[in-house]
Amino acid sequence: MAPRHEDTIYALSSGRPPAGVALVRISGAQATAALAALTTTLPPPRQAALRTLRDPSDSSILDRAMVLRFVGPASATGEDVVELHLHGGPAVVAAMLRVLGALPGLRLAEPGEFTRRGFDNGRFDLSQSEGLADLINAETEAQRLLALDQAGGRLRDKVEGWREAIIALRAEAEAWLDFAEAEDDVEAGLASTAKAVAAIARLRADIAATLDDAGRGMRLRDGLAIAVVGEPNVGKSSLINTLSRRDAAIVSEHAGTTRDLIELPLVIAGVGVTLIDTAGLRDTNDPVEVEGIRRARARAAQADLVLHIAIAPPETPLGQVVINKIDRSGLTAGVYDGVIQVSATTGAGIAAFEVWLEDWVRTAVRPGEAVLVTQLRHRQALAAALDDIDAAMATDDLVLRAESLRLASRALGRITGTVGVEDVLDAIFGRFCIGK
Ligand SMILES: Nc1nc2c(c(=O)[nH]1)N(C=O)[C@@H](CNc1ccc(C(=O)N[C@@H](CCC(=O)O)C(=O)O)cc1)CN2
Ligand SMILES: Nc1nc2c(ncn2[C@@H]2O[C@H](COP(=O)(O)OP(=O)(O)OP(=O)(O)O)[C@@H](O)[C@H]2O)c(=O)[nH]1
Repeated sequence: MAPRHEDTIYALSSGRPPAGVALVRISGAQATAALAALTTTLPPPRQAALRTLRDPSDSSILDRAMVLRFVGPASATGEDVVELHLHGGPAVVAAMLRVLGALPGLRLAEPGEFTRRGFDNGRFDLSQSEGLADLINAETEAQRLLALDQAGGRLRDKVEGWREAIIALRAEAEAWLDFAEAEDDVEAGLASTAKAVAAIARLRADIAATLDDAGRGMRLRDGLAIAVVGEPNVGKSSLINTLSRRDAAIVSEHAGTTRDLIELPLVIAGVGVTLIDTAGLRDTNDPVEVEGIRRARARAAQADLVLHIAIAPPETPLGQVVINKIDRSGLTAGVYDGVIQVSATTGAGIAAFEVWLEDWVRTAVRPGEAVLVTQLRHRQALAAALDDIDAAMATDDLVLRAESLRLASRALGRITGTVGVEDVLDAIFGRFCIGK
């Protein structure tokens, strides 16, 4: 049951002032009254208008600004919404927020509260809300496109389709249960069972295929990890520096700069990639170095790609071999027999190395049919639904089957937020900033 929202909320929805324009949004039953308190004539709904905005307590001018109002439910939150497009100065915004806070029934919004209201009012489902959060946090093209898809309701449509099909199958199982009890018609019951099992199997295959592709979706959203390993002094750091100078478009938010592990975020082919510079792998008794090497091996084991840097072909390659310092060995720059040959110092072979990396990223995220699942929460719900569907298929007992199908539809309902999601709502909407 969606909660009713008593308070009217307001917040700065645009970035931190000073800025060219600052957008203050107001949402709730008192939104229009708040605008009426600030200006003499209300513009018609959904029409931008220039107005002088005054402090109602003393009629002093706050700003001369563009204002816009929406009448619920045709608004981003489903409630009445007012937008004040102010001059983006810190004092202008501060004065407006102070005046709004003094109006009856208005309070400052909490993080994600505008979006939460849109969700509560049925403007969009939970997966779309998560898509909006991803859109706001998107830093790479891959992330932006995935988030747009999800905010647009692609995952919701797919999951809702499955859920409706499961609910129909369950209703059928229950109907047959009643019928079989009344008529004792075993033949008809068996025929129906065979048809239902075939339908469930088709549904299962569709969900399983989506789940199979979830790994790719999660890599696109969360980015790829590339571990750079090799003996000390082969030029790992030099190569990472050379690669990052071209592409280091994103400022690192990773706290990964541990003693011997440096993480460097890059964008390659529109996908976020973290290069992990690891401690040199060699036999040592120094406990700090031993720990560094342990971490390097652990991280390399989890990475999507290991680049093994060496100055001569290693006896036991740990991953993709990159021969560095070819300016000394006289090897030819480029990719030969699958081995990348470069010089970080002269730059020879670096362009070919970068082309190789781009190809690898494109292959790792495999273009093709657009992905649906990009988040662990969704992946887990789909896996749970599959387990329930398997249980439904494994039994001839219509009571057990109906119950397993009920559990499967509930698992899917967690993705869209139709059932049992109170525990995740705060975590999801808390990810937003104030004003969203
Ligand atoms: N100025 C401004 N720009 C913004 C937002 C905003 O809140 N304000 N948004 C904040 O997220 C996004 C747009 N979100 C919105 C979603 C729905 C409606 C809306 O009025 N929907 C009505 C009418 C639809 C129509 O005319 O086609 C509806 O769906 O009934 C408005 C904004 C991005 N740009
Ligand atoms: N001649 C030549 N020297 C290089 C090349 N790449 C790196 N070096 C030099 O090799 C030395 C080691 O480079 P680093 O990048 O620190 O090597 P590393 O593998 O990160 O070393 P550790 O951090 O000890 O594991 C430095 O003096 C670099 O200038 C290269 O392509 N050619």
